[in-house]
Amino acid sequence: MSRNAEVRFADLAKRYESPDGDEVLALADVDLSIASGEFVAVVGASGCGKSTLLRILAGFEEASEGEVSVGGVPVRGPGPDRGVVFQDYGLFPWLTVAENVGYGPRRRGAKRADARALATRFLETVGLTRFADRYPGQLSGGMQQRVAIARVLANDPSVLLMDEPFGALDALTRSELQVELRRIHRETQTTVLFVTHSIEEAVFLADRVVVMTGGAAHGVPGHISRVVPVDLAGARDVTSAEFNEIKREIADLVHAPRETV
Ligand SMILES: Nc1ncnc2c1ncn2[C@@H]1O[C@H](COP(=O)(O)OP(=O)(O)OP(=O)(O)O)[C@@H](O)[C@H]1O
Repeated sequence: MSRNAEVRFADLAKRYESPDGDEVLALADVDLSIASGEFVAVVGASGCGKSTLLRILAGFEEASEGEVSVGGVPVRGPGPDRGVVFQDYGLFPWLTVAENVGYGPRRRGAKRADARALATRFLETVGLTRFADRYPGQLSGGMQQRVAIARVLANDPSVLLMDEPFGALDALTRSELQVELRRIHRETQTTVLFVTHSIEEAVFLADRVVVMTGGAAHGVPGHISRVVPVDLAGARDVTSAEFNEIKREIADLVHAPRETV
């Protein structure tokens, strides 16, 4: 894909007000560029601001300071150019699988037949063509998450935002979906920001892993402590020494005492 879908966070900070009126600095000094077509994973302990970062890029939250842009265009709110996949699928239970996938294009004015054709195409991408006329409640969790991915792809997003998308799946389904996501990313060349608690998942999927530390519980704002490139050629073998070396490097950063990061 030749369009420019570079993501840029510049001097980003996010403040929240706690229920008792205190200020919580969830994020500070975030500077990050994600190249068009790059796959970046974000890891870090609970509360370090991973979801906040994703939600600001999605346009669900406003930055308190700084700016985020996609392809040089500042983010001002949510839009179909940034497709979001959450842990809980978020499908409409009253629509069929094909209707769920065609929902975005239909909303933006596509004819029924064109939306159906798009649904067929993206259900093929995720291997669910046979289930087009089922309802989400008739599918397993893994299949529902595949539908959610197809639904987002049908909007032809420049950026795919995924917040713990495989967090509720069993280990086998999770690793199957990781392999599929790598293939989908190769085929679509969509820019991806993927938030996960699993360092192994991050190293398996990403070109670079953003390690975040801090957070309210640590008395410092959430921030990026390091960006680790995953220089592993070809198929990734989670049992290889190289893979585990990168995993260990990231784990050390995630668990490092705060004064060192
Ligand atoms: N709407 C909100 N109002 C007040 N504080 C918030 C709000 N959303 C997030 N926070 C605070 O901001 C900080 C970062 O939260 P965030 O959910 O981004 O972290 P996270 O790294 O994604 O955590 P987890 O891994 O547990 O999902 C936390 O201290 C959280 O309590």
